[in-house]
Amino acid sequence: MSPSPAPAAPRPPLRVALAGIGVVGGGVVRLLETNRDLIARRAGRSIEIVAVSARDRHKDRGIDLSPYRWEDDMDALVAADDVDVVVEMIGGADGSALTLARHALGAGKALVTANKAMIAHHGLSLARLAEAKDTPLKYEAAVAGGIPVIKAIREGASANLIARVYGILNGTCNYILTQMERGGASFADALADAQAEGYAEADPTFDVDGIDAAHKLSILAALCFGTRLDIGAVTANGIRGLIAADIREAEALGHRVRLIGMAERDQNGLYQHVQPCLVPADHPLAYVPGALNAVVAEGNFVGRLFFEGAGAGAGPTASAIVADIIDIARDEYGPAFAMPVDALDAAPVADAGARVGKHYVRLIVEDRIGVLAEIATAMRDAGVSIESFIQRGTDEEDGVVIVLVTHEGPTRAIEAALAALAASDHVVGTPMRMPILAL
Ligand SMILES: NC(=O)C1=CN([C@@H]2O[C@H](COP(=O)(O)OP(=O)(O)OC[C@H]3O[C@@H](n4cnc5c(N)ncnc54)[C@H](O)[C@@H]3O)[C@@H](O)[C@H]2O)C=CC1
Ligand SMILES: N[C@@H](CC=O)C(=O)O
Ligand code: NA
Repeated sequence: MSPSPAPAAPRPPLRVALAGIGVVGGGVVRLLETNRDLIARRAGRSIEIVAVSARDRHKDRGIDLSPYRWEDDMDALVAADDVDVVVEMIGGADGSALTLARHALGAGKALVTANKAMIAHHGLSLARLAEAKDTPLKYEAAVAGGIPVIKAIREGASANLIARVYGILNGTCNYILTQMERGGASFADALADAQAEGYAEADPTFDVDGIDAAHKLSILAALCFGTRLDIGAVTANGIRGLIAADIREAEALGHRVRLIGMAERDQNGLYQHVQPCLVPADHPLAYVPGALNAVVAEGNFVGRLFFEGAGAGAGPTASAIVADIIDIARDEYGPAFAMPVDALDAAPVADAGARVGKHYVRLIVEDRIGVLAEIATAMRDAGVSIESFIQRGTDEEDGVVIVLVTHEGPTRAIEAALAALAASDHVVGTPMRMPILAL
C-alpha cells in the first residue's frame, strides 16, 4: 500500500482592505465578523480585514473598528504589501472611488466594488486594466444589491442568447411606489424613510430620476448581450412626476406602477430605457414590494428566469460583496463582463420612438369648455388612437385629472401629442406618459 499523500498546507488568509465605511461598509464588517468561521470553511481559507479607511475616523458607526488598521490615506491603503483585495464602498462615478479602483487594479490587487455609477461609466477601462494585470474585478453588489444576478447571468445562464432583460432595479423608488400604493406616506415622506433605512444614494436624485437604475441596466445589458457598456445610450425617466391619482388609476385599470429598466437587443440595435410603467397586476413584477428588486432575463434555451430579493440595504449588499470576496479566495473569477473586453461588440442604439405599444396618459386640465376637444385634436393630429378616456370629475392637483389609454402605436406619436398639449394654456404642468407593458 502506498503511503497517503501529505495533507495540503492550509492556504494563507486572504487579506482585505475596506475603503468607505458607511451603510455598506459597516454591513461588510458585520458580516465578515458574524459568519467568520463558516466563510473560512467555504472559502477554503480565512478572510481577514487588515485595514479600513473612510473620511471620518471618529464617526460613531455602531461598530468597533479598533481591531483594524486605520488608514487616512487611500493610496497607502492600496499600496500596502499586506493587502490582497481592495473593497471600494465610497460611491460616485469618478473622484476618490475611481482613483482608488485604478490604483488597486494597477497594483495587481483584486477589486470588489458596490459602485454601479463607476462601473457604468468606467467599467470597460477598469476591466481592461484587470485583464492586463490578470486580477479580478467583481461588482455583484452594484446590480440589484443582494440578488446574485451578476453571478447567475455570468455563470449560470452563460450558454444562452439573451434577447431581453428587464426589471425593478431601484429599491428606493420601489419603496416609494409601494408606500404611495398603500395610500400612506407622501412622496417626500416615503423618500425620507428610504434614506433613513440606508437604501438611497448619497444624492437621492440618482434614485428618483432613474439614473441609478440606468447605471444598473447598462451593466446588465453588457453582460446579457455581450455588448460594450454604453451608459450614454440609456434613457432614464424617473418617478418624480407621478401623483397619487396615477397609482389609483393604474390600479383601476388592473395594473401597478413600477419603475422598470428594460434592455432589448434585436435587428434594430440595442434599446435601453428606464421609466415608470404600468405592469399587469398578475405579473410577478407587480408583487415586488418595498425595497426589493426583481430581474427577468429571457434566454433562448433556459427560458424566462426571474430573480427577486433585497436590492438595497446594509445586509443584502454586504452579502453580495462578501460573496465576491469568497470567489476571489477560491480563485474563482474570470473576465468582468464574461468575455474579454475586446470580444464585446458595439450595438447601434435602437430608435426608441419607433417602439410600438399601448400607453397610459394622464393630464391635469383646467375645468373649462373646449379642453376635451383640444386633447382629442392633439391626439388625432399626431395619429394617436384612443382606447379609453377617464374623467372622474374630481378637482385635484389644481385642475381636473384626465386619464387616457391609447391603442398600440409608436411612442414618437404619443410624445408629439403630449408635447402639443404641454404647450396649451389649459393643461396644468407636464403630462405623464407610461407604457403599459404586455409581458
Ligand atoms: N446603500 C445601499 O443600499 C447600496 C449602496 N450601493 C453602493 O455602495 C456604495 C456605498 O454606499 P453607502 O454605503 O450607502 O454610502 P455611505 O454614504 O453610507 O458611505 C460612503 C462611505 O464612503 C466614505 N467616503 C465618501 N467619500 C469619500 C472620500 N472622498 N474619501 C474617502 N472616503 C469617502 C464615507 O465616509 C462613508 O464611510 C455606493 O457606490 C452605493 O451606490 C450599492 C448597493 C446598495
Ligand atoms: N440606492 C439604491 C441602492 C442599491 O443599489 C437603491 O435604492 O436601489
Ligand atoms: Na447583485
